[in-house]
Amino acid sequence: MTENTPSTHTPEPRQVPDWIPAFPVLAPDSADLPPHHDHCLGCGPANPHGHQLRARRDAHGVHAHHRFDSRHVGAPAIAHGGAVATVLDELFGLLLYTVGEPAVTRHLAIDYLAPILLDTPYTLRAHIHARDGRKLHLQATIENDHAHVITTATALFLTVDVNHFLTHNTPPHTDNTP
Ligand SMILES: CCCCCCCCCCCCCCCC(=O)SCCNC(=O)CCNC(=O)[C@H](O)C(C)(C)COP(=O)(O)OP(=O)(O)OC[C@H]1O[C@@H](n2cnc3c(N)ncnc32)[C@H](O)[C@@H]1OP(=O)(O)O
Repeated sequence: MTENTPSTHTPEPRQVPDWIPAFPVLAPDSADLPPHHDHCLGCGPANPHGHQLRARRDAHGVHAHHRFDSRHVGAPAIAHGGAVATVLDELFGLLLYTVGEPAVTRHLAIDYLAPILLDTPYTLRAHIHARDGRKLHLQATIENDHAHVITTATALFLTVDVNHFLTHNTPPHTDNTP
């Protein structure tokens, strides 16, 4: 069989991974929120390439203290904008612990108001601005240690059911013609 020959093999049904049903609403307390799963790029403790973000609930949403390091360099001494986007997306993902339903990023918008420096402490905050059915409108900021906001972000997350994580959904308008 060549690489381009369609396979007749029927894939095994995918099992529901352990991490998917484990989405409680967690009350505000002093403990770090649990990672989505161990290898998550944003928060997984077992992902050596990840950001290993730790966040906590508070009265408004969630917050985190974070430093970017040399793995995330863009311009010298400055964090890569994509790395910053990853961490903000992750913080929104951890904000879902205040919702108790799985949801995924549909739209993410970031204003980089000033450079984020490597090996420098920052405080990240995120909260739910509004909910409209499945649509979660989320907002976040990154502050430096002088409490100046240097990054702002908004996101639209859409709640999904477990099947989202078990099937590869293809948008109906996608044209797969090479
Ligand atoms: C308790 C703890 C939980 C933890 C929970 C963990 C989850 C797991 C975490 C893994 C770690 C996380 C990390 C971070 C979060 C990622 O990074 S998630 C990964 C990146 N995101 C993705 O892969 C999502 C890819 N996109 C999709 O699969 C599909 O587009 C979606 C999101 C499932 C939505 O598809 P759909 O259901 O067909 O949605 P669609 O009908 O097109 O739109 C729904 C509604 O939204 C509206 N809409 C769509 N786009 C827009 C827009 N840009 N502006 C305004 N409205 C819009 C539509 O108009 C529609 O409105 P209504 O007509 O209903 O009023």
